[in-house]
Amino acid sequence: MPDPQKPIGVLFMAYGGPESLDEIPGYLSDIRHGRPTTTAVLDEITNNYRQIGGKSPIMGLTKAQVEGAMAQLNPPGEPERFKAYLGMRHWSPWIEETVGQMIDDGIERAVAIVLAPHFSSMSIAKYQAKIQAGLELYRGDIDFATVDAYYDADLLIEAFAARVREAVEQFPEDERDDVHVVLSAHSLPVRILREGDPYQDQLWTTARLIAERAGLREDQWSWSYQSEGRSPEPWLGPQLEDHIPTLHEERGVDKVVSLAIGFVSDHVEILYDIDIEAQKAAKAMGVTLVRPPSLNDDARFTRLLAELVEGRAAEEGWIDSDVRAASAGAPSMPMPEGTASPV
Ligand SMILES: C=CC1=C(C)c2cc3[nH]c(cc4nc(cc5[nH]c(cc1n2)c(C)c5CCC(=O)O)C(CCC(=O)O)=C4C)c(C)c3C=C
Ligand SMILES: [Fe+2]
Ligand SMILES: [Fe+2]
Repeated sequence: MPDPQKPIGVLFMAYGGPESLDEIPGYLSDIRHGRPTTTAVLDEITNNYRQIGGKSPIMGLTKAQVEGAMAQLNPPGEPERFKAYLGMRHWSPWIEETVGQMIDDGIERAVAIVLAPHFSSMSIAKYQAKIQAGLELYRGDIDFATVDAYYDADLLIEAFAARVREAVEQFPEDERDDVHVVLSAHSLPVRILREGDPYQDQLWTTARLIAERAGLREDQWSWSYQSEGRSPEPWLGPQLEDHIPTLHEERGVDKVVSLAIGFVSDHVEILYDIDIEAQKAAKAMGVTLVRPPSLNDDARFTRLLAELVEGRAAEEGWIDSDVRAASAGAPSMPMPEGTASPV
């Protein structure tokens, strides 16, 4: 029987990123499962990181998110109910090693949550597999309860919709009706659709809920993927840097708000792929592009993380709480015309 006096572990997981340019080859090798990276791709990616300050900000931002959530999970002056841990999928602190640390600390029950709201066999499932690998490697027996997705959670939608509103308000009042909002997420290989992966349906549900909450007209927003991988197979599209010129040429759009909704913190796929690459494509067409900050340590988002953890622990009967995660699956919703991806 687990000891109810012991704190419940909370394993926060994120993608991870290099802390310096020297770390990029090792980081890429992990992402690419040890497949060699050509010098041209290594140089290109190193140059991208150089342009955003020589390192990924993901570690600092993730720590701030964890602190925000933990402040709610362990109110000051009360006994420690939860103990926080942080593990990264592609860089240190590695998820497997963090699980080893949890075993050493005597954690018996834990909630695991990925700092990404949408489930895919190519993302969340891989983080979860690393937990199992850590338990096997360090021979532990922690009872893990996972939060699998929270793409339609009310606080997530509200936090993203607030970002949209703030960005639209950066345009003069008499121009705001003409602003077009592009919501995007990391592309994945097209084959995931044939495999029945829920990723795209979940993304589209999040997008539609945000658009509704932000009060956007049907013709005032559209969907795009971004940051497709460098591999020969087809990836989901359209890509952001192609989509913006298309919006301009076909619909006369010249004011764009670009918000990534598959990520919850700023990192290279936003700071380079949107702020530099997509911004360049926009400027070349005379399009003004505004990119609001990612959720980062937004109080609504950290509150959501805490509520999801509490809700999951309550579901397991580990704590008494009437807090329940608002992540139950909503029906998938149709997208505005002309935004469907090829299957
Ligand atoms: C939903 C899935 C993915 C998310 C979210 C994601 C975030 C993310 N990716 C990088 C940096 C790189 N990713 C790269 C390749 C790559 N990424 C995903 C999926 C997600 N990434 C896949 C499936 C792949 C292909 C892996 C393979 O086997 O080749 C790469 C490598 C170079 C490339 O292919 O472009 C980089 C670099 C960051 C920084 C990030 C968010 C934190
Ligand atoms: Fe990636
Ligand atoms: Fe990527």
